[in-house]
Amino acid sequence: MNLSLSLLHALKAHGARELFGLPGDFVLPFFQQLEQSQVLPLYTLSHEPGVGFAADAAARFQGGGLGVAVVTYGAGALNMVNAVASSYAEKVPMVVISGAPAAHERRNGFLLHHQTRTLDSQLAIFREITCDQVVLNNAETAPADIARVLRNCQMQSRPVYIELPRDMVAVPCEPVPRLPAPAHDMEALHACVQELLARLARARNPVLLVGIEIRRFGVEDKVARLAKLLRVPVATTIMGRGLLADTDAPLLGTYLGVAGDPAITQAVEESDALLMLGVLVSDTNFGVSERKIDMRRGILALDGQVSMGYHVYPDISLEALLDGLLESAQSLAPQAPEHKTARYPHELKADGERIEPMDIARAVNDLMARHGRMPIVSDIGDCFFTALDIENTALLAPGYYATMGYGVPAGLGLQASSGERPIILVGDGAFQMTGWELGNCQRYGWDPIVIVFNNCGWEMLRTFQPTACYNDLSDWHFADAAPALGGDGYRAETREQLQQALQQALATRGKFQLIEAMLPRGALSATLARFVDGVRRLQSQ
Ligand SMILES: Cc1ncc(Cc2c([C@H](C)O)sc(CCOP(=O)(O)OP(=O)(O)O)c2C)c(N)n1
Ligand SMILES: [Mg+2]
Repeated sequence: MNLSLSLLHALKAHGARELFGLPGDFVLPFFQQLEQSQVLPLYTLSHEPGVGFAADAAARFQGGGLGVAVVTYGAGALNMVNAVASSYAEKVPMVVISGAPAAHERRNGFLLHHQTRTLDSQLAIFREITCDQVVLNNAETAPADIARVLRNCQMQSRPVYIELPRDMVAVPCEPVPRLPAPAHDMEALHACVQELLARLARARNPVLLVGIEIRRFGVEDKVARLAKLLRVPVATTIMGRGLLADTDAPLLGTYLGVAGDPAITQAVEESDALLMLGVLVSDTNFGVSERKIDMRRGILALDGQVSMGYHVYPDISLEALLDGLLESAQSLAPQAPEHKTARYPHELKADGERIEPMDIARAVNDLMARHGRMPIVSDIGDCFFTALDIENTALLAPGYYATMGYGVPAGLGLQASSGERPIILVGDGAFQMTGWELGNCQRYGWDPIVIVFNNCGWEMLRTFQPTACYNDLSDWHFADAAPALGGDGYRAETREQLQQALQQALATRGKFQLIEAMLPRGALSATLARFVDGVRRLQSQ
């Protein structure tokens, strides 16, 4: 077996289902191995940010899987830094594989093409946005190095970086072993579980708040079982929107502080034992809290440790904690909390009125009510806040790192990896960045339904700078461009046209469907408007 095959089989054994990539001369030998070996399917996209976002989405959607992005050295890998930084921030297990110069090229005395300051600058840059790195320049140590890096990728649920010199791809190499997860200190785990349950039992209103790690580590079902066993209400963070959608957990809905349902805000912020599982303590999750949440009174299981009060229990994985709690937990209430199913807007009035963001939420909710839930992939902009008014279904969005450009390539990554047809929500500004990746659908038969929120502007920025003219964009007529890229385009000026376009798009398979929903300048979703008011109010205090 050669080094490439050892690496590819290891990726597959660790949960990778496919590779996303964009070749270049430093990685061509590896691409040749990929194509010849067929160990994993390879999908190429048109720009490295899209490659990174697609790999991110494949990893996110498959809770517990791995996303893999394969790029060339320098211009390729450095072009993907923002996407990898987003995966790091949002705890996504992605493997970055970059081609690199061969050993003899490093010694020939020339400055090499694609090189920046030094030949090791790229490795230094990726050290900042990955949890482990390896340069595969030694076939003897490669199996153990790859095993370590892939285990860290999964254990920490963060990206890792593998640099592959082009003269190493065909070197004989042993298979990569599968390292076991580190053993737990069972006494410490028992003490942690007992203290945690005692805190919940003493509390008047314990509440469970769940975040992204419960999807990353594939433990949503265990969380749902725990919530039912304990009989405590559950809310998700804004980043955790869509979690538990396929379970019967007593879900209150999404906690949005001043911008959300007051009953959920009150339950979370007044809880005297807030159990936070896999929750990032970020400004997007807690920045608009009505009342400041005293994290010391809470219990936080995140990043492989559990903290409560002034106690920290290190080296306790989320799954080990849940297994321990499920073994010992008793119900904390005489009966299950009322499973207040959150109400989402439905019944779009399909008339000649102009479209507002909430109309898009209604139209999508009506479509899912009739035809079943579909995964939603959202970019950043008001489309993300509108997504919060869509039924609780799988939602992929960089809600914390908040990079634009995610929506379209991530939707392609989701469909490539899972075969499911996504609905992609994207603003006109973000579509200008990576929307053109839709041109790759025809090669692979992908057929997402894309709704472009076309308000001809950077509307979210206008909420911060209402008088600025630089937020005004021109009308790009995206729907007209769709056929040239191999899809169908619909320009919807009214609510009736929006409904008709969605029905037609749903009925058409085998090519992407782009619905350009024309929104008036200044039209904001109610959720974004409440967020902006909340932030302003909190900042004025
Ligand atoms: C890659 C990138 N560049 C810039 C930004 C800043 C930014 C926003 C966030 C605040 O950082 S929201 C926004 C405008 C988005 O415009 P559009 O996609 O049309 O959506 P909408 O009109 O609904 O706002 C920008 C430029 C960003 N988040 N990501
Ligand atoms: Mg816009």
